[in-house]
Amino acid sequence: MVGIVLENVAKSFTGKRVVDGVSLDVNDGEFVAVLGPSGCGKTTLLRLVAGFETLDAGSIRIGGTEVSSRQFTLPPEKRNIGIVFQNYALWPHMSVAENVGYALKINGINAAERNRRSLDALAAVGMEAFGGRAPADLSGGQRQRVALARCLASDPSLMLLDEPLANLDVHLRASMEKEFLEFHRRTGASMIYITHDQSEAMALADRIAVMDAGRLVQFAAPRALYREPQNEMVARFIGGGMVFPARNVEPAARPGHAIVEIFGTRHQVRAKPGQQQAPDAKLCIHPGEFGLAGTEDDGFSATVERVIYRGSHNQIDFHADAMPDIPLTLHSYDEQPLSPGSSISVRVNDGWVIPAA
Ligand SMILES: Nc1ncnc2c1ncn2[C@@H]1O[C@H](COP(=O)(O)OP(=O)(O)OP(=O)(O)O)[C@@H](O)[C@H]1O
Repeated sequence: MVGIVLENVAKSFTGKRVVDGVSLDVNDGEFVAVLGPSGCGKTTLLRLVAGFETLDAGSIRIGGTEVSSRQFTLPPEKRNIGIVFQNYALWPHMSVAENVGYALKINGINAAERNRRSLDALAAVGMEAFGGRAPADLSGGQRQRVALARCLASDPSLMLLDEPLANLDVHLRASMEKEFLEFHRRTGASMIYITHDQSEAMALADRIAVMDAGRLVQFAAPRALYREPQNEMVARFIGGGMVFPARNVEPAARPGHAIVEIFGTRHQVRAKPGQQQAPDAKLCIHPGEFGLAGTEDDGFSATVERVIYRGSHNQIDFHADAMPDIPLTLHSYDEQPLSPGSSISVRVNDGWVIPAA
C-alpha cells in the first residue's frame, strides 16, 4: 500500500495544455475515481502516473519516492503498479492462466510459485475453472475478471484502472462494481479509477477528483460533491443537479444556511459557513429536493410540462411561472394525477448556494 502525491502536474500536446496544474493527494489504500467529460485529460493524467508520458512541469511521488519530474521519469515497470484498461489487453495466443502469470514470468519468478499465485488470483475473481481457456472463449465480464486477476497476481501497491467497465453491458457493470469493491477490500491497494460515469464513481470511490478542461475542479467524497459542489460544472455533472439563479441571499440564523429568493418566494437552503449577504447567487437543486407543496407549505407557482412514469416515482418536468425558460424537474412519489399544463406549487426541501468564484 502506498500513497500518491501529484504536485502541479502539467502536460501539453502540440502546444495544447491537456493536464493543467493538477495537484492531488491519494492516501494509502484509498480508492479515488477521476471523473470528467470526454477529453478533459483523465487518461493523460493516468498515463503520467503510470510513467507512459513525461511531465512538462510538477512532480509525482509514489510511496514517498519521486517517480516523475520535469527532468526524470521512472519507467512504468519499475513503479510496482497494476494497470487495467477497458479493452482488457489480454494476449490472445496465451491461455487465461498464462496471461495471469506472464508478468511474474518476466520478473523471473519460478514456475511453481507462478502457478500458485496465478491460481490464487484466478480464485479471487471466481475464475479458477477457466485457467486453460483462451481469452477469445470468455465473455467480456470474464475477460475483465482475468485482467483483474493478472493485476492481483503481481501484487501491486497501486492500481490504475482506465474505464475498465466501459465495454460491458449494464447488468455486468453492476456486478463488476461489486467485484472491484471486493478486490479493493482484499488487496488494500491504492486505486486510481478513471471513468466518465458519475454513478460508477459515486458507487466505488472514497473520493472523486472531478476534472474539466485539464484542471482539477473539486476533490471530495461522493456525498460532499453531490451536496456541496464548488462550481456550476460539478453541480450539473453530479446527480443531475439543476443550476439556476437565486436572489437576495441573506445568511440564516442556522449555521451553514442562507435564506434566498427562488422564483419570487423565500426559502432556507444550505450555504458555505460565512456566506455573505449578496444580491444574486447560483443555486444547485437535485430533482429529489423539490416537492409538490401542500396547502400549508410555501411554494412557488409552476406549470407542468410533462410527466414520465419511472416505476419508483413520476418524473415531472416543469417550469416556474416567474422564469418559464429554465427547465426544471422534480420526482413525485404521490399518485396524484398531473398532466401537462397543470398548475402546481413547488416546495424547496433542500438546496445549495454555489460559492461565488
Ligand atoms: N498523444 C497525444 N497527442 C496529441 N493529443 C493528445 C494525445 N493524447 C491525448 N491527446 C489529447 O488530449 C486531450 C485529453 O485526452 P485524454 O485522453 O486524456 O482525455 P479523457 O478525459 O481521458 O477523454 P475520454 O474520456 O474521451 O477518454 C484530448 O483533446 C486528446 O485529443
